[in-house]
Formats: sequence, structure tokens, C-alpha cells
Amino acid sequence: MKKFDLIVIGSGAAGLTSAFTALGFGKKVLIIEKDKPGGECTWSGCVPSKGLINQAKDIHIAKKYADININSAEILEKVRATSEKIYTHETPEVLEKAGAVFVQGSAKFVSPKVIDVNGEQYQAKKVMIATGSSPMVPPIPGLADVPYLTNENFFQQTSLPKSVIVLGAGAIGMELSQSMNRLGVAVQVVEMMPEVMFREEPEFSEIIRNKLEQEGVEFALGHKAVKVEKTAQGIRLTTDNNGESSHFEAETILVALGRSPNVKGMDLDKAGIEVERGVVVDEHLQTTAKGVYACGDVAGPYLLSHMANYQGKLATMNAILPVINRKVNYQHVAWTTFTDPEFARAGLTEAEAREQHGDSIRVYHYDFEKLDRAITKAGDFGKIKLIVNRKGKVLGAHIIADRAGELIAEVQVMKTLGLNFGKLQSVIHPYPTYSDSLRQIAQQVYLDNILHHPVVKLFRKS
Ligand SMILES: Cc1cc2nc3c(=O)[nH]c(=O)nc-3n(C[C@H](O)[C@H](O)[C@H](O)COP(=O)(O)OP(=O)(O)OC[C@H]3O[C@@H](n4cnc5c(N)ncnc54)[C@H](O)[C@@H]3O)c2cc1C
Ligand SMILES: NC(=O)c1ccc[n+]([C@@H]2O[C@H](COP(=O)([O-])OP(=O)(O)OC[C@H]3O[C@@H](n4cnc5c(N)ncnc54)[C@H](O)[C@@H]3O)[C@@H](O)[C@H]2O)c1
Repeated sequence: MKKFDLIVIGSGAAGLTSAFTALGFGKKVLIIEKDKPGGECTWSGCVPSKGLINQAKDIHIAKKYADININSAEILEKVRATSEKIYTHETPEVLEKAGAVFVQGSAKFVSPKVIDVNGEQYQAKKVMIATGSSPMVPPIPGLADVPYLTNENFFQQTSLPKSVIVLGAGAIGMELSQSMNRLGVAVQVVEMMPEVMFREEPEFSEIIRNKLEQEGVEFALGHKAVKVEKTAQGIRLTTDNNGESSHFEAETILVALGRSPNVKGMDLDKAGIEVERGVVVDEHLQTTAKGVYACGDVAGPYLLSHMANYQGKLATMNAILPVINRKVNYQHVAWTTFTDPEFARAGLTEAEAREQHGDSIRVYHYDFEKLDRAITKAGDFGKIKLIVNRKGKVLGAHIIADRAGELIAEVQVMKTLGLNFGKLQSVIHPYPTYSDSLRQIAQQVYLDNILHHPVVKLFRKS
């Protein structure tokens, strides 16, 4: 039986980070992958979705100036070419050149440290589960009998449909709905919650929905999908809205209702590895089997590429260098939804901040109507909400703006390093820039820090 320091199962964002971390420490690493390396991010997630979003944005702008003939077959070809380009950094040859052994096939546990692939067994001192997640397809009557889309087959289509029902107004539903609509597809979004992106700052979710509605995306909120039928033209969806039935028709349906961890067929029970919402891990990312770790979507709780990287590195260090044994820390998590405008977030919503810190929090609202850079580009829209504690340290930030994903990074630095946001007022920002908005908010935080200082308060009272 071939022996390794670390066996990594899965080579998406989490598995690749894990493998490269261990290789960096000179460890003998086996990567087992049932498909091509790269995982969801490269083939059916971040990369192709952003490829589509960017092309749809270009076309949306161009349509203001000219009649554009949209060829969705060509657009999807370009999207796939982008994935192939990223893949050139992740091929089995690249992985083997970096020192890993790559085996193609589905991994199954024989015992905690022995893995079977295609009938051959491999042993390791430590094992990393990084098998990702798959679209969650609930047992809605009739759904299994119609040819539905998920992120897994969406980017493989030869062309876009004329009309689509998008089930779910989460990150996938919102990003793909806007892009498809901009590319000429009639889009109806069906969401069971009363607002889109229900985990986000509510007033910001509403803004982003209004933006998509203005462009022509239709929303049915508070509608739970209950039945799907095939029709001559495509499909018919029945929903339940507080006991009332409604019907929606379209050529096809896209299911974007959340994710399930990829654990089927892995015989995790033979290794004593427990699964609940994902593979159960402790604060060191070790599973219920000693020496077996898990990272990325299969473990959760944040199903994001950068969190897969973060966890992949931490879990691997804990596995191969046990003296380190760091605890996972989710205090400073940020993400961006790549609608146009983008919607970025770091930390708590206002309600969460109030619940945890009481009414001592301070909330700042900033509108790009005040920002010279935005004024120079007519109609440039942007809003920022910043929540700080009584000391001026960031608890949460929410930004809707062009390139909000870049802007949030500056807030994220202040937040993660525990810096008083008011200090940013003394940092020279180029003019005219979007990031100058953050300096302007910092100016206000700085002044309020002074006004809220106990000594100043005393003087102001007297
Ligand atoms: C449409 C869409 C857009 C997204 N956009 C973003 C974004 O903009 N930003 C962001 O941060 N996140 C985004 N995400 C989420 C991101 O794609 C995932 O969080 C990330 O890819 C998870 O990485 P992973 O390594 O955990 O899993 P995966 O990338 O799924 O990798 C798991 C790998 O394991 C392999 N595997 C599974 N089972 C086995 C087995 N038994 N044996 C061997 N191999 C196996 C799979 O083939 C796969 O290659 C998006 C997701 C979707 C669906
Ligand atoms: N830009 C990004 O970072 C990005 C982009 C896309 C996806 N992702 C990741 O992928 C994950 C999965 O995305 P997703 O959009 O599939 O899931 P999600 O959990 O974000 O959204 C699913 C939505 O479906 C709704 N829903 C569930 N059952 C329903 C039913 N029967 N009828 C109507 N609505 C129903 C839910 O209320 C929810 O709003 C996200 O959690 C995110 O972490 C990230």
C-alpha cells in the first residue's frame, strides 16, 4: 500500500490550498479527485458566473448607445474559455510538477487513514476531506421529471433560454437573474422569504431588488415552490403564497435553493466521521475521527471560495504541524455578491450588532450623491452603512456600489486589525476616488469619538 503524509480528497479551492500548504512544508501529498481539478469555483461557480456577469454588464452599457445583437452561444463559449484559462494553473500536470501525486477517481474510506480509489488502497498519517457541495434539489413534486438547470449544467448550455423561472433569490439566483435578463432572457424569480437575500441588511436587500426590478427582472416574494409540470412550451410552476396558489410559466427552471455537502458514497461511517449540515468539525477543523480534517463547502458554515482557502490552510497546518493547532476564527468574515451594483458585506447587520452590543453602537449612512467621483459619472449609485462600537471599532459594514467588493477590503483591514475606524481620516486617499467615501465617513467617526469621550461629554454638559 502506498503511504503519504497527507491525502487530500477533492481538488477545489479547499483541496488545492490544503495540498499546496502541505507541499510547501515538504510533505508527501496524494490528491484524489473524481473529476478535473479546480472544483466548483473554476468550472461551475465563481469563475464562470463572473465571466457571464462581466459580459452582461458590457452589453447592458452598450445597449444604451446602440442596438446590440446578443449571441448567447458565443457568450457562453467565452465563459467556458475563461474557466479553461484558470484551469491551466490547476491541471494534474501542474499539481504533479509541484510535487503531489494525483489520482483520478472517487475516494472511499476503508478506515480513518486508509482510502480506496478504483479498488486500490492508499494510506496516510493525516486525511483532508475537501469534497465541496452540490446544489440542494428539494423533493418538489414533478421537479425530477423536468429537465431543470442548476449551476452544474447552467454554463454548459449551448445557448440561453428565452425565459426562465429562477427558484431562490440567494447569491446564485440574484447574480444569474440579472445577467440573464441583461442578455435578453425573461426572468421570473420565485423566493419563499418576504425579501431577496434575506440574511443581508434588510434595507440593502430591498435596494438591490429594486435595481433588478427596474431592469426588468420579475420577483414573486413569499412564494414557496410546491409543484412543477411539463408543458408544450416548457414548464409550469405552482407556488404557495400564504395558502394562495399561483402559477408561473417559462421555457425552463433554474434551481438555486442552497447546497448539500458532498459525502455520498464515501463510506464516512467506516471511519467514524459524523455528518450533520456538513461534515462535523471541531474548532481546529478536525472531524469526529482523529487525524481526519475537513475544509471548504463540505464543512461550512460559510460556502465561499475565500473561506475554503482560509479553512484549507488552517486545517492543513493543524494536521501536519500539530504543535500549532490553531482555532478557526469566524469573527471577521466578508463577502461580495456580484450583482451590478455589487453588494459587499463585512461583519454584523445593524440588528445583530444591537443584539450583541446594545444601543451603544453608532450607525453611519453615506450616499454617493455626496461623492465627487460618483458625481462625475452621472447616475453612479452607491450607499454605505457602517456600524461601529462605542470605541469606533467596526462591527459591520454594508456597501452597495460599483466595485463594492474592492471597497469593503479597506473596511475589512480596519475591522480585522481592530483599528479605530476614525483613524482612517488621517490616511491620505487619492482624489477623486470611491475609496475617499470611507475617509469621509472616518472623519465623522473621528469627530464622534471625541464628542463621545467622557471628559468632553462632561465639559459639554457644564
Ligand atoms: C454559481 C456560483 C457562484 C459562486 N460565486 C462565488 C464567488 O463569487 N465568490 C466566492 O467566494 N464563492 C462563490 N461561490 C462558492 C464557491 O464556488 C465555493 O464556496 C467553493 O468553490 C467551494 O470550494 P471547495 O473546495 O470546498 O469545493 P469544490 O470546489 O466543490 O471542490 C470539491 C472537489 O471535490 C471533488 N470530489 C467530490 N467528492 C469526491 C470524492 N468522493 N472523491 C474525490 N473527489 C471528490 C469534486 O469533484 C470537486 O472537484 C459560488 C458558487 C456558485 C455555485
Ligand atoms: N458572490 C458570491 O460570493 C456567491 C455567489 C453565488 C453563490 N455563493 C455561495 O453559494 C451558496 C449557495 O447559493 P444559493 O443561492 O443556492 O443559496 P442561498 O442559500 O443563498 O439562497 C437560496 C434561497 O432559496 C430560497 N428557497 C429555499 N427553498 C425554497 C422554495 N421551496 N421556494 C422558494 N424559495 C426557496 C431561500 O429562502 C433562499 O433565499 C451561497 O450560500 C453562497 O455562499 C456565493
